[in-house]
Amino acid sequence: MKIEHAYTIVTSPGRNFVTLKIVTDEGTYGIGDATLNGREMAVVAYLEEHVIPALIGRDPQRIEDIWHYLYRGAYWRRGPVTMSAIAAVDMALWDIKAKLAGMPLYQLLGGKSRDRVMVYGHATGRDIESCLEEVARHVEQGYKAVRVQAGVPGIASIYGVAKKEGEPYEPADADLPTEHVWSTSKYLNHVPKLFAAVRERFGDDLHVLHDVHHRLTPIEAARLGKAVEPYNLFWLEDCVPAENQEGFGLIRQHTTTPLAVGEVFNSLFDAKTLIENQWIDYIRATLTHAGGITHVRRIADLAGLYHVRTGFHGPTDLSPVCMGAAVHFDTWVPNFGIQEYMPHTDETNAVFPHDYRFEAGHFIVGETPGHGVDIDEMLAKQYPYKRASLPVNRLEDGTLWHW
Ligand SMILES: O=C(O)[C@H](O)[C@@H](O)[C@H](O)[C@H](O)CO
Ligand SMILES: [Mg+2]
Repeated sequence: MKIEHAYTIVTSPGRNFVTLKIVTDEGTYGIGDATLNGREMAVVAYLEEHVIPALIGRDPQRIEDIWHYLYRGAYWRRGPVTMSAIAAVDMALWDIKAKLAGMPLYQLLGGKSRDRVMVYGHATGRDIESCLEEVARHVEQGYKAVRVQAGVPGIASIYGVAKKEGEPYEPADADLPTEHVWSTSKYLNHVPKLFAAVRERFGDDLHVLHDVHHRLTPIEAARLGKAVEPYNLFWLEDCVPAENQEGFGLIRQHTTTPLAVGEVFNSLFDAKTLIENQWIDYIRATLTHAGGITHVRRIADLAGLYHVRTGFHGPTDLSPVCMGAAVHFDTWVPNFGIQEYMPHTDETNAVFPHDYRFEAGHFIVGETPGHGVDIDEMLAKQYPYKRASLPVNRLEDGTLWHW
């Protein structure tokens, strides 16, 4: 069996997605998600120019060999563009292998470790009250876990809060980056009040999460972790930029609030020190940005040695292809923690028909051979690409800060 052809499909049903389709000479095909929010066309160029030509004629069943051909063979290893391209190939090849085996992907990975996969939704609001209404809506929908992000008085636009009430939050909101203004002190003074209000209204059993989105220094993160300890968060996410993994050691000395990190990681080496020192509790690197199933499986196995659980990134800027493959992975992986779930729009779901389903706060994996997601290429053509950039962030004095 050989790879006969492969191509990228760029479609934008409300936001940009990049899908790689690999077709074998026997007609079986697989698809992978190659979406890198705000850098989509960089991954398309990498795939079209440097990856796809080298795939033609190869045996699609040799997933491990192809993975190393694209990783070690790249010479210029790692990085989000390279690893998203490799991930898309890997996801498509696992899709093919599972189809050839006539089984859903989770069976190929080792079978079910659980019957359902707990997810967390996003409750956001411009102020605490409107945020609590969103939390209530999620609880009514059956969510057992909710991420809570609210506006901060004195900060005009903040991460995680939709521009208009009730609209889904989409960060890539302009052709070129919009500029946000940030105040750590206003944020740190306000956020504990948000969680006090959540616990007051919803009690102790609801799993509550929060995303700091890389904006604090380690000592500020330690202060925040301590301040929210009474509210027993499920996790505090991305509290500091994680290039300097050692920074998390300082946070850990001061707080028992569980820490999650890694949605911007693209290889095991981004997380190795964090995991081996048990400086984090959840690793967020997901299939599309961290080299696919072949590599993320290794990250999860290392994490499992150190009591670290998975908590895959799952925003609307990863396509249902990534979500579908992630639900299979989540169903199998022994050290599963939680799965992020921002529901895609109806338009997106029509382009990417899939068999995973949401039920009472959990995902239920499908039984279709493969990862259970397809792409309607005719429909995809109706949504042309339109550049969209993630914002940048400045402090009140103009300093370019972390977004
Ligand atoms: O926790 C999350 O879901 C993430 O932080 C997202 O909101 C990112 O900002 C987005 O995926 C960037 O494209
Ligand atoms: Mg995040």
